[in-house]
Amino acid sequence: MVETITPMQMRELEADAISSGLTTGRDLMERAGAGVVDAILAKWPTKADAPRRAVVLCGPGNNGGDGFVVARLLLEKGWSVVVGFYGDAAKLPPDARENHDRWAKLGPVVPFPPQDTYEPFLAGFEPGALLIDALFGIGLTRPIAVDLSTAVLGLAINNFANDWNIVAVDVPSGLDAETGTLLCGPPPHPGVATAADLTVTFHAPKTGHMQNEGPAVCGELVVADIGLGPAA
Ligand SMILES: NC(=O)C1=CN([C@@H]2O[C@H](COP(=O)(O)OP(=O)(O)OC[C@H]3O[C@@H](n4cnc5c(N)ncnc54)[C@H](OP(=O)(O)O)[C@@H]3O)[C@@H](O)[C@H]2O)[C@H](O)CC1
Ligand SMILES: [K+]
Repeated sequence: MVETITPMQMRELEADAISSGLTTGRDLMERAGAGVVDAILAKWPTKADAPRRAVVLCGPGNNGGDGFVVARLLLEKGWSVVVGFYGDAAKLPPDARENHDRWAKLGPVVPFPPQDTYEPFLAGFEPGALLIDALFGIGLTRPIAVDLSTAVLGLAINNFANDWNIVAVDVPSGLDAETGTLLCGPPPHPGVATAADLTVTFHAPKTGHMQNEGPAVCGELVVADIGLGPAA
């Protein structure tokens, strides 16, 4: 059984690997994005055969950065991809900013929650499309704003009928990656923004994936190797 690690331990592992020159934040992010795409194609082989459509929701930090990598890699595989961005490009951390800018040269970055219509996220989307949650990862520190989680749920519910699959990058947004509790605001805060079919985390499961609400909201948990050495 692979050991779980805390988000803090993960950050220490990443910082040590970067400071020792073993890798860079940029490479870790690229490998994280590639690990998410590999896990998607392994879980749904039919999506590998026929490129599909994906809505990637990117947040204001490095979890969002992973999402921009996923968007680019899926586009390179022939997928039709739109990014919904909850954040300010000027305030993104460097690696995430670099991947935001790389994506913005290839495809749309639409503000999320949508200003007036969901149309940019729904146009031409068919059953089996993917909703990829790269809003928040281990950096979630407080309840998700109600307007954001309501918009995510609105998008997801709006398309459950269309048999969309939901993929969480690192952590389903709203789940505390250490405790496995939902960082919920006061009612009617819907809690976790997305309950995933698949969660792809990096290097090792986090404590929050495996306890309290974690198992229920993560769906299938896949651990991707991002080059930090042997898993814990
Ligand atoms: N080298 C690396 O660190 C790698 C990280 N990976 C991925 O990065 C995330 C962790 O990234 P981080 O930027 O630390 O945090 P998040 O992206 O999870 O959170 C984004 C920022 O959001 C802010 N925040 C927190 N809670 C909320 C909230 N409820 N509403 C709005 N905004 C919120 C917070 O900033 P504040 O200053 O506002 O607190 C966060 O900074 C990790 O999960 C991985 O996906 C790579 O995979 C590997 C390399
Ligand atoms: K996420």
